[in-house]
Parts: sequence; C-alpha cells; structure tokens
Amino acid sequence: MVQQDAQQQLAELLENQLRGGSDGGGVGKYLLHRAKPHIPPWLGMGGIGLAGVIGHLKWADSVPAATGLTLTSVAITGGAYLIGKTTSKQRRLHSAITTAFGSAWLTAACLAGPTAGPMDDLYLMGGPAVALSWNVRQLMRHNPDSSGGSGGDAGLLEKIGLARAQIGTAKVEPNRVTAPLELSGGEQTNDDVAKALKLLASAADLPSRAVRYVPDPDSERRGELVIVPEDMLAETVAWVGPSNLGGSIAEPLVIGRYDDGAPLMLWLPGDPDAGRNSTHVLVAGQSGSGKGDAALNLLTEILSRRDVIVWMSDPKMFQDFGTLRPALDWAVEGGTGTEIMVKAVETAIPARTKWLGQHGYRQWSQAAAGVQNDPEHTCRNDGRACGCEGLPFLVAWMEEAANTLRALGDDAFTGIAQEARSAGIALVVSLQRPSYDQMSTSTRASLPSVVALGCDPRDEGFSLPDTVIDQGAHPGAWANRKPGYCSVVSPGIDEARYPSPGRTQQFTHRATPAMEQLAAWAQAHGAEAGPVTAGAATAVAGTHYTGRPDADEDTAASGRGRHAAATAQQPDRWDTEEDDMNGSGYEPLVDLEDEDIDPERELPPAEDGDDTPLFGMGSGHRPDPEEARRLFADALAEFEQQGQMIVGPKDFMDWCDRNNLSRPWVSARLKEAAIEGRLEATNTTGRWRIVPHPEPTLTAA
Ligand SMILES: Nc1ncnc2c1ncn2[C@@H]1O[C@H](COP(=O)(O)OP(=O)(O)OP(=O)(O)O)[C@@H](O)[C@H]1O
Repeated sequence: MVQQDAQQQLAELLENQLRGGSDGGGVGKYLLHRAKPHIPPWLGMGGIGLAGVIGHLKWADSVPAATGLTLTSVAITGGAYLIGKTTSKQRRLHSAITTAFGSAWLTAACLAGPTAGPMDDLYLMGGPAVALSWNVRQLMRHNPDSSGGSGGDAGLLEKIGLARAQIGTAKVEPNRVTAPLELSGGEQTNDDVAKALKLLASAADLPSRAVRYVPDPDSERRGELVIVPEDMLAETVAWVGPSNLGGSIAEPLVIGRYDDGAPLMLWLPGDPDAGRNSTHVLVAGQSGSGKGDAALNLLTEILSRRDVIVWMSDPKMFQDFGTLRPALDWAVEGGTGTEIMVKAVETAIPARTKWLGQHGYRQWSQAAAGVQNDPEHTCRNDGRACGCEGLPFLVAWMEEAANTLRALGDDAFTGIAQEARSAGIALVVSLQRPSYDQMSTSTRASLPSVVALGCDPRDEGFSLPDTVIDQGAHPGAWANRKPGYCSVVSPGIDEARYPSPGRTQQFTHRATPAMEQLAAWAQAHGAEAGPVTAGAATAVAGTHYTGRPDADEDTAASGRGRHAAATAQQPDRWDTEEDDMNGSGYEPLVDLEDEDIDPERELPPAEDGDDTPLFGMGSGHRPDPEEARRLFADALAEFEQQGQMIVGPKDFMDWCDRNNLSRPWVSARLKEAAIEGRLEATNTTGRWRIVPHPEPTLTAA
C-alpha cells in the first residue's frame, strides 16, 4: 500500500513531462491519458445497462430467475461491504451504496424491463451520478498539486517515520523531481530525513541513489527531497576534446555530466565575486574505479586553458599521461624528482605571493596572468603601468601521492596547502585508496575539493564529508563496478548538487590523436612559467628545471611517434637509473641535450688521477683532511651539475670506496655543509638539499 502510494505520487509528479505534448496529436493523447483513469465507472454503468436489456429478454417471465437475481443482488451488496473492511469508512460505504444501487436496478430491469416505469429515468439520472461520484473521489485522492501532509503523503511519511511532515508543490524536470519538505517543528530535524532516505527509496521501490535530501542551510526543519528515478549515467560517454580551448583557468573545468545530464564541473582559482574560494583537489578512487580517466578529464581541461602551467609528479612513469607530457611545464617521475618539485613549490609560494602583493592582487585572477599594463596593478612607485610579465596560475599535481605526503609530513603539507592558495597555486593530489592509512586526517582536511570515485564502503567517510553521505551520496556502492561514477564536492558547485552522482568521460585509444593535438596546442599557445615561478624552480632544481619544451622540440619528437613524444620533455635526470631498472620503456633516453654526457662517467676521481676501480678496491691512497674536504666539495658540485639536488650518505657509497673515506665521515661533512649553508635539511632524515652555488637570484619584478 505504501509502495503504491509512493509510486502513484511519483507517477503523478512525472506524468506531465513524460506524457505531455504540445502538438495536436500530443494534446489528443494528453487528454486521453488524463481521462483514462476516470473511464471505468462509466464503463460499469454502460455494462449494467446492457446487462439489464439482455437479462430482460432472457428472464422477463421467469420466477426462478427473479428469486436468483434478488438473492444475488443482496449478496453482492453485503459482500462489497465486507470486502471493503480494510479500506476507509467512506470508501466502504461508497462501494456498498454503488453496488446496492447497481444490482437493484439490474434485478428490476431484468424482471420488469429497462424502460418500464421509472427504470429508464433512474438509469439515466442515477448511473451518471454514481459514476461521477467515483470520478470526484479519484480526483480528490490523486491531486498532484495538493500540499500538506494529507492522504497518500501522510501515509507514506508516517510509514517512514516522518508523520506530520509536509510535502509542498513539486518541481518536475526531465528525470528529476524536487519537492520542498517541512518537518514538524520541535519534533523532527533534517537528520531524521537523512536517516529515512533508504526507507523512502524502499517504499518507492527505487535504488537508494535515486532519493536524496538537501537540507536548507538556514533551517533545521526544512529542505528539499530530490528524486531522480532513471540512471542516465548508465551510458558511457567518450571524451571528444576539451570544453573551452583557449579559455581561462578561472572558467569552469568540465569533467563529465550529472545524472540529470547537467555538466559536471569544478573550479580551481577563487573568485570573490562568485563567493568562491580557491581550492586544492583530491582525486580518490580504488583501482578500477576510473581514477585514471577522471584525472585525464581534469588534466586535459587544465592544459587547454591559456593562463596556467602544470608541474606534475607521476611515479607511474606517465603511463596514463605520456601523451600530455610535452604540454607540462615540469614533469618528474617520483623519488628524488618529486622531493625537488615539492621544494620548488615551497620556494615558489613566497615569490609568487610577493609578486601578487606588489601588483595589487589580493589573490590570483585572470588579469594577473597577462602583461601588467594596468596602472591599478603596477609595482612602480610613480603609479604608472609597470609592464611586468604576468604570473600564470600554477597547478602542482601529485599523482599516486600517498608516499610523497607521508614523507612530507602533515605539518609541512598543511602549511604548503594553506599558503599555496593565496599564491595562485592549486594542488591536485590523487590517491588510490582514499583511506586513513594512506593519508592523515589533517592532510585530508587541507584538500577541500574532492572527486570521489568508487571506493570500499568503509572508506566513504574519508572521501566525502559526512553531510554529503547523509544526503545520499554513496561512492562505496560503486566500488570498481561503475567506473567513472563520482561525487564531486568543490567550492562553486551548488551544494544541492553535492549528493548527485556524476560520471566522467571515458578515454579510449581513440582519444590519443586529440590529446596529441592538445599537447601541441599547449606548447604553442599555453602560458610560459614566467620569471618569478621559473626563478623559484631554478633556485631549487638548478639547470634541471627547463620549463616546457617548445613546439619545435615536440615536432622533432613527433617524428619518433607518440612514445618518443612522451620523452620529449626534459627527462627526469634524478631517476634515470631507476627508469631503466623499472623497465619504463623510455630508453634509450639520448635526447640531444644528453649526447655529451657519458653515462659511464662517475663522480670525480681522486685528485691524484689514479685509475681507481669503480667499486671497492680503493687505490690505498687516503686523502689528508684538507684534500678530503675539497673532494667532498667537488662531489657536491658534481651532483649539482648533474641535477641531483637531494643527496644523502648512500649517494656517496661508491665515492667513499674510491677515496678510502667512510660513510660516517660523509655524514659528518653533510651536517657541516648544512651549517655552512651549502645544504639544507629536507623532511626526510639523512637527506639534504643542495643549495645551488652560487644561489641564482629570483628575477622577481
Ligand atoms: N567514465 C568512464 N566511463 C566508462 N568507462 C570508464 C570510465 N572511466 C574509466 N572507465 C573504464 O574503467 C576501466 C578502469 O579505468 P582506470 O584504469 O582508469 O581505473 P583506475 O581507477 O585508474 O585503475 P588503476 O588505479 O588500477 O589504474 C577502464 O577500462 C576504463 O576504460
């Protein structure tokens, strides 16, 4: 009964949109559809009239028929009254009167004739009256515009524990019904509705994802019930290209669609006019949930904008992102490269914040990315336009970031995340298992936006805020069975949308040519890092931050196919040995720039130039303290020259063997060098960052 009520309500709410039409045929169909439920009583009346005529022809003079018909009439009337005992009192009486009237007339018509005496008048007046009474009853019972918790609503709401709540006028959109709900003040709260959602879905025989509740932020007893009966996401949609090539990063990034077909989008920079804060994003989903494609949706959108650069660390050797690698301003493959990149972000934050402040920007905006020709945004004291080169938005993307975040530590990461926002930097962090053992709660709290793909049900609370889960979002229900399904929470999105599921676009092999075109476009038209950001990166990474390769380099690379194009970006010199060991396939890594480097060349040989064997077996010559320190300084310079900007004792093992020096001696020298300012401690014990010598100056305006 409850289920029928709910389904009827839903059917009524949807019927205008499902059955309506505006042409002639549509109007006819519509009227027929509206009239259909009211026809049965009239058919009943016609049937009784016909039965009266036929019955009279057959039994006009039959005494047994007269007795039988009279008894049957009484039995049917009594039966109708008894059968109706489960319905309301009025309905029971109404049924009994209708049956009594119909069967009495039929009996009399059979025996005396349908036109005898007042029989025809009785039929013509009483029949329509009875049929109409049922029509009226039906209309009152199913008025979809009725508000208030009456009738079916009251029954349904009572069944799901929300008696005395009231449902207001519903808004019907394609595949979406929204109805305001007001709870009984002082008795129920919005939390009660959230808890009752599953019961409501069960009552309406819908999946739990179809029923959501969006509380009114200004009231504890008002909100909106949202019902989306059909899963429009079941169909896969392939990526066909970026949504807004050449637009600004300040405009929305479209990564898929919602279940009612609306675009699924998010923003990275803040916009005070839109009441939106800038944000960092977590892309979280278990293996097979479609996290790779979700990331590609976001990255292609970012790279298609004119005023943004991307630094990306991907320990999975750019398996998913290789085609887009030439479009990145800086790409590293994890390990030491990531450490350096994180350090560069840290260094870029104050430099960029200072530039923004000097040019009168309270936070990054589109105007900051261009040449500074506006006297409103000048760093000159005389108030004239300064003409400084602009500052593009920076996205620092940490793919598979669990290890990196752990190494960085909570405080360091939280600090970076907090300060990066005011420096026009967004962090994007992707995580395979969105769970507490992968990322601490304080790190998680530093990432306000999330693209939550399918996960283990136990990890839902980590992916999404509790309030959104209470409103009906359940990425745990998708796990890896519904790839690309996601809930997105981010500033700028209408909060009512948070519990609505969306689905990303799929990247198949057919997307590769378009991604290659996009990478070429970004090389030709994308933003340059600019002196401030490039200066910060160079200060940390030395000569091994090169910025994005220009289009010519890519053209050369494209002749070597997509695989080679992926390596056209400055390879990650810090990890080249690891690359080979991991069989990344990026061999032979002989870029033009590397031609002069002898891969066999080792750290500086001993001063006396003897032909020291590579491993162990020292020459026997032990340098005196002064010579040893000089050799150590040379070794640091050599590391710096080769771009290995983070070192520790283990990097000196071969060097120790060659020079007959011990690792403890090296450890002591490393600490000493840190005190002297040649090295700087990192967040990892025993690892030191080489401070470029001499320190390059930031070319800030
Ligand atoms: N939006 C989508 N629509 C349809 N299919 C999708 C969508 N996104 C991903 N898929 C498909 O789902 C499968 C798994 O996707 P993918 O490899 O990206 O998952 P993943 O979460 O990145 O897994 P892993 O972390 O193991 O790489 C692939 O076959 C992919 O084509």
